[in-house]
Amino acid sequence: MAVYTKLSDREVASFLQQYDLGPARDREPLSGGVTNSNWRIDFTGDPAAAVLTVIEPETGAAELDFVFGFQHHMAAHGIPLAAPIAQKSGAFYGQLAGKPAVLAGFLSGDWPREPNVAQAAAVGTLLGRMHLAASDFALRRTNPMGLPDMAAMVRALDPLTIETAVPNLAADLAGAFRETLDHWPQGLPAGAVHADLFPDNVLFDGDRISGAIDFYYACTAPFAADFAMAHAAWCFSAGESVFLADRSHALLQAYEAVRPLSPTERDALPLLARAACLRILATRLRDWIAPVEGASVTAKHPGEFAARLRFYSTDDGARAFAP
Ligand SMILES: Nc1ncnc2c1ncn2[C@@H]1O[C@H](COP(=O)(O)OP(=O)(O)O)[C@@H](O)[C@H]1O
Ligand SMILES: N[C@@H](CCOP(=O)(O)O)C(=O)O
Repeated sequence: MAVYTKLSDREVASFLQQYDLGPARDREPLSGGVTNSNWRIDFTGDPAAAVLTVIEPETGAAELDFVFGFQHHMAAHGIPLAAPIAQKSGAFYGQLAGKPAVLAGFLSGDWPREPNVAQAAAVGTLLGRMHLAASDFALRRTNPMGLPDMAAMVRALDPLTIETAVPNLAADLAGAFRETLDHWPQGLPAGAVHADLFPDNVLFDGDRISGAIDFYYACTAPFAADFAMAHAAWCFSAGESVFLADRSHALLQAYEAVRPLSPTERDALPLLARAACLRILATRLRDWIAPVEGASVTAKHPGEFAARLRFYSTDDGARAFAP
């Protein structure tokens, strides 16, 4: 579970008074996730349940306007997601314990621990539709997890602790960051993207998506980089990180049925996938090596993404994106 901020019942009750929802019947911390603090709140009326999120990384008002504006824009285009519930004032967030706090609809279903091919295809379609829908969303946000910042995050870690967390990784990391930064493709089609569409951020009822969650890393970035992040997240077995060609094929085909990739985007995908692995490696290494004291959180192991980074440097990795 991830809970960094401890809340009293009194604080939550007073926060909920800003909504037209009546009092809470129950509050349970939600397991999963490593970034924010989340609780399920049960009500006696309608809706029966909602998710309360306290946003933990420092996020300015303009960035929050981007995140909630993006979610509403996507919902208006028929993208299934957990929409933020408006307060009586019309605002989409308030403050709890001095941090931005949001109430969102509770989605049915669960996230897939080992996605099947139909679920990978459903995510490909979802991502293609999100990228098309982004074309008329005007707000912009700089990527809060940009590669130069991720490189600095890793540089701040002791190489010996990296070696203990993931053997044989530390020596490759600096070169991998340099290579992706030096060859970062310019001029790719870009717009507002989710940027963190992992299996644990998409809830399913069977093979049908009930909704996407966790839009807090959404930003303006190349669509191909967002596709590459989803590829790195969905196309490997959990734990062992063995590449799964059938999932990859399903994701790519379904995406391209909605939004075909240009040859330039396709050529960039191996490098963008390595960059995606480096972004995930950076925060997972930081959270593994220096966990936040007093927090209830199950850190995600960085080793999975070291394996995926290596895969995208091989010929098989390049072939994964062939038409
Ligand atoms: N709107 C929602 N409906 C149902 N479950 C949710 C919802 N939002 C979050 N969850 C559950 O809480 C977990 C953690 O939420 P998440 O947004 O991924 O946290 P974090 O921001 O820390 O990544 C998810 O894996 C999911 O199981
Ligand atoms: N999805 C990434 C980074 C953030 O994790 P999240 O639990 O906040 O989505 C990862 O898996 O490391």
